[in-house]
Amino acid sequence: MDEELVTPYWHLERPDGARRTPRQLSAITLPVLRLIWQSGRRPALTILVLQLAAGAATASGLLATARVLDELLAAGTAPDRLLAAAPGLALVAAMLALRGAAEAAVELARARLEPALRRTAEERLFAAALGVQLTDFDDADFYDGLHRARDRGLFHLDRAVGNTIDLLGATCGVTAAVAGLAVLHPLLVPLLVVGMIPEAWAVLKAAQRGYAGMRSMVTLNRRVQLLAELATERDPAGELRACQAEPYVLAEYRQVADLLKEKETQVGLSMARVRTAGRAMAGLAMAGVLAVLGLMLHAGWIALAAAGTAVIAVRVAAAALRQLAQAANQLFEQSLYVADYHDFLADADRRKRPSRGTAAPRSPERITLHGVGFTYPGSLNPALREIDLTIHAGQTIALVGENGSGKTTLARVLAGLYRPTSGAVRWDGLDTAGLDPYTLADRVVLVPQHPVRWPHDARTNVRMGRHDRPDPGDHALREAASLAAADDVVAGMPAGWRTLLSRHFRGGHELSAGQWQRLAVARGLFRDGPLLIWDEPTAPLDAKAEYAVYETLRGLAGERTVLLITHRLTSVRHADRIYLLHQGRIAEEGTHEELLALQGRYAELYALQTGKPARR
Ligand SMILES: Nc1ncnc2c1ncn2[C@@H]1O[C@H](COP(=O)(O)OP(=O)(O)OP(=O)(O)O)[C@@H](O)[C@H]1O
Repeated sequence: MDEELVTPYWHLERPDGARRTPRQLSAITLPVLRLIWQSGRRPALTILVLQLAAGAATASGLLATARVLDELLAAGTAPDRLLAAAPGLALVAAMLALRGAAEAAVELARARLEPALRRTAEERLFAAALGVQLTDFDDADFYDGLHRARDRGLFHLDRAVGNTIDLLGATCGVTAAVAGLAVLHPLLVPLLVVGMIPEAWAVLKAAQRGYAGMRSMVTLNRRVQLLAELATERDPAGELRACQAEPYVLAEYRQVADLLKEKETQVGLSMARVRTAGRAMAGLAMAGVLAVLGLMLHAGWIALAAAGTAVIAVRVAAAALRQLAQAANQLFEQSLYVADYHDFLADADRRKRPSRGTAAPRSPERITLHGVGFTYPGSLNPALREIDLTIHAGQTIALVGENGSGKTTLARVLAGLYRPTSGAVRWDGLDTAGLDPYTLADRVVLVPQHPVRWPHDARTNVRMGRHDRPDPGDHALREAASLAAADDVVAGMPAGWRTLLSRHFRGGHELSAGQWQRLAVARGLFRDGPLLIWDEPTAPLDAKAEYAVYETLRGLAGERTVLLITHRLTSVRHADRIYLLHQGRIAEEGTHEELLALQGRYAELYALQTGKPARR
């Protein structure tokens, strides 16, 4: 186990083995700034102007302070000096007020900008994920990238925005202090820069250590996340208890969490040491700056008032620098995740489904597969090999075969969800590779083996089959429900069609597996289309519901082309043609009677299921 945690099989390193290194601050902030700009130009511009105004107020305030000190330290009586300093004092107060107001206004603009940015970033991610091909979800690298972008990229992007704004504000603050010092005496600027070096060194060093530590903990964090899902999600909760696996999960958590705790402590301590050293050196540097100031004063290079203001300016600069350091530090830490987000968008863009091509025939007369093969991404063995078959409009075709023989894969290839990796699928002679995938999908109804349980009401669950289908009075909805024996299910729900079907929300209602399946069948019937693909539609149904579904399917014979996948061979007796798949190939084909007469695998499976000897 320990070894597995060091190099576990599920640790998805980048395939090329490339490791990220901390990026330049500009490389981190520029994409974030671009996103800020695209999410809300007005609040972005407002923030920029306000930060500049706050910086200008700081610089002006410093110069006004120098004037005040000058007047206060001049010869004359105290009331006279105070009177002379009054306009300067008023200016200092005004600049302080202006800076405060600008900072408060930045907060307001941020309150507008941050939700807008979150929305933009999320929409881009969702649109990118929805725009790729189905096979991309079978590609471990893509899937991992998507989850990193969704779970951590978005989260850290949100924080990176706040830090980028803080960084901008702090940069304006430091620049203002430096500008103020340059006006007071040009020599003060290099003095301040030298004084800042220890703090800057500590920031970079701590960020590097934090970054390296974070990288080494990615695997452990991922493992904890998986365990958290096992321990807290509803789906595994039942089986976990039935298997009495609670102690196993906790023991595994402790093992991983102890390692993580150790590593986190090591990294935290190492960063704290660097920061402490940085702070100590910064204190010494500050003492050095003050000493040099004293010497300059002693040598008469600088007036007392200017020296006093320089001390204030150095303190202002140090405070701004600390803020800058903190923001930069966090940005370095967030850079990996923000880069993950942007990398995912770029990857998804490359994988985008083409949206052009010839429109698919509205109702294909003939679907043919020529030497079709399909291999899942990253898989060594093809799931389908050399498949040749022809389906004519109105036929009912059945796919049968053992688990893993390739039935679902073939159904997905036929539905246009997977592109064959060899051979071709043709609709009325047109290669589907050249057809517009959206019009192709429009002609297909797919009731999958594990239908989606939409966390919506029952009506939406059925209407989702074709959400934009006009259905005044819900006539088609009710008809589909009745044909799928789902009307009984709806009648038994507390709020009928309006019942929310999700226990994740208060007032939500849960259905049994068979009840969900009936809704899924109704969804397929509501969708309607010339090619119906049913992948094990009746597996969780009771005998009555199964009978109703098969009656409905028989009723559709002739009007629609039906492809039926099932393990219940008694249900496929009426099919026009049956294909038995074995290890991705068509092993036998024919009508029920022809296949029984063949005395091969089909006949054997049929005999096993019916308990009758394999004879005609
Ligand atoms: N997403 C995937 N990635 C990689 N390999 C897959 C994936 N899905 C299925 N396979 C492999 O492809 C082969 C065919 O699987 P498929 O799901 O098509 O079989 P099936 O006949 O529908 O099985 P079942 O009767 O159990 O539903 C199997 O060997 C399986 O391991």
